[in-house]
Amino acid sequence: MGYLSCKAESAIAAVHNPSKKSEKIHEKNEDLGLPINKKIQHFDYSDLQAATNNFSDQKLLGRGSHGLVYKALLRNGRLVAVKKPSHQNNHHHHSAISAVPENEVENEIDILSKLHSPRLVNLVGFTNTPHQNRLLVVEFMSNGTLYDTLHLSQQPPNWGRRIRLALQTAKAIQTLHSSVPPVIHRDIKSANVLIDRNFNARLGDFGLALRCHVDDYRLLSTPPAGTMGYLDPGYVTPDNLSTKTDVFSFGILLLEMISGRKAIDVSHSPPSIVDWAIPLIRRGKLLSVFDPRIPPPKDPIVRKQLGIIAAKCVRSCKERRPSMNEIVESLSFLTKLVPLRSWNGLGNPCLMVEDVGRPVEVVSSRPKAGGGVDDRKPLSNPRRVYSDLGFRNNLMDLMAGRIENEEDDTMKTKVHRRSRLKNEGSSFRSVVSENKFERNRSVGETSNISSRRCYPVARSKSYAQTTA
Ligand SMILES: Nc1ncnc2c1ncn2[C@@H]1O[C@H](COP(=O)(O)OP(=O)(O)OP(=O)(O)O)[C@@H](O)[C@H]1O
Repeated sequence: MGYLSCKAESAIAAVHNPSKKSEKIHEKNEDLGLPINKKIQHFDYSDLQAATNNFSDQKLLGRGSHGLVYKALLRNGRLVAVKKPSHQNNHHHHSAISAVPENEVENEIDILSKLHSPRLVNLVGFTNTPHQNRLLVVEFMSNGTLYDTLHLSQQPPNWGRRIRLALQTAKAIQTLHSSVPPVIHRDIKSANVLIDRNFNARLGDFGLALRCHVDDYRLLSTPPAGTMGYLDPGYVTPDNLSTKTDVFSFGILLLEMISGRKAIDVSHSPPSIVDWAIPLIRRGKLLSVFDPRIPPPKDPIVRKQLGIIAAKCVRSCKERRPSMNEIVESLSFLTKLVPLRSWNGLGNPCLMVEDVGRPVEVVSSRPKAGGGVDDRKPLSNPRRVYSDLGFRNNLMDLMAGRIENEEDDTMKTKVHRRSRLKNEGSSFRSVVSENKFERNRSVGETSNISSRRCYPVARSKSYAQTTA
């Protein structure tokens, strides 16, 4: 797969007394995005075992669809994150859906070994163990995820910070789309945007990413996948995939940043952020969309432009969505209009008069930066779905039978999809309901059922068959 490699010993065993000076240079280069050591290191399993205190709970950073993520201190003094696939997930992969990437860790290594950017959570290395047990080592991000920052932090970030985080995320996606051949991430969401020690956004989790060779067999045979609530409703067959699929998900992320609302939240009606926000933006009721916990941006141009960019990204016609280059340009312009100020810095939460009756998110304290998992923080963020069904973003509405406004384009599509759901979606539906139960039980939270992966079996098989 074309990895650069070096010997394990040179990678981790040689430095017993880390020099503070070289560590500083290392960190400085990292901040500047300079190539520190682009060589992908090969680790011994036992070294990572030691570096994570035998994968102890105290070192657990979080849990994803593929497995667990641990904080590790290498012998050279460098902090990294180690991704350990769980066997349970591997089992799901094989039994539930044949065309899901068999090993996301392998895919992530394949994609990241050819990329390096200050906007990405870059690859450090991996273990020499057999593929199914391979551990992935990536840069450690000490300030959690954008999801945590938006939904769990006691003090939500101010507009200067939000726009910069949005711009940095957009730049990360731009980097992927402009590489040759382009890389499509397929899982853009706030839980996959990590915040580094300088409070900059970095895009991570390349388990689903695909490199776009035209006519590539793999591309054309990989069924749609992503996270419910963020997934482009037009991405229903493998050949619908394009860079504009990521643009759609980025639009959802931007709406999340603007509103402070989760991509899907069943405590609201409609639960889908796009179905709630876009009609309001279209009707010019912008202030109703802005996060009620902080005052909206003072400058009306900023308010309007943020709404417009998000609305353009989630257009149903992918050709009419902007490119990431255009989005980066627009957001760069906005950063000039909004002062950065401090990270949170806006004092008390504030409810706007225009924001009628929307409950402010319940907040808990920020997760400890890498020092184990805060009990109050649910381990699960919005989880991926592997599906070929195109109605995911409206799924919750459909299940609840809430189709309220049929004048709108998107709503018409929804009605059409509702009949498809009746005929085709039973396995998908049942998995979702089960997961709702599971999540409520495990994290005691009822407001977001999008947080588990779903495995719709029947239809994905047909894709695998037709494209094989
Ligand atoms: N490089 C990292 N540095 C610090 N923490 C990390 C890092 N990568 C992941 N984490 C933590 O581990 C959690 C799980 O990450 P992971 O990428 O496995 O799953 P996810 O993106 O939350 O879910 P999914 O796999 O379903 O997309 C994250 O939410 C984050 O809290």
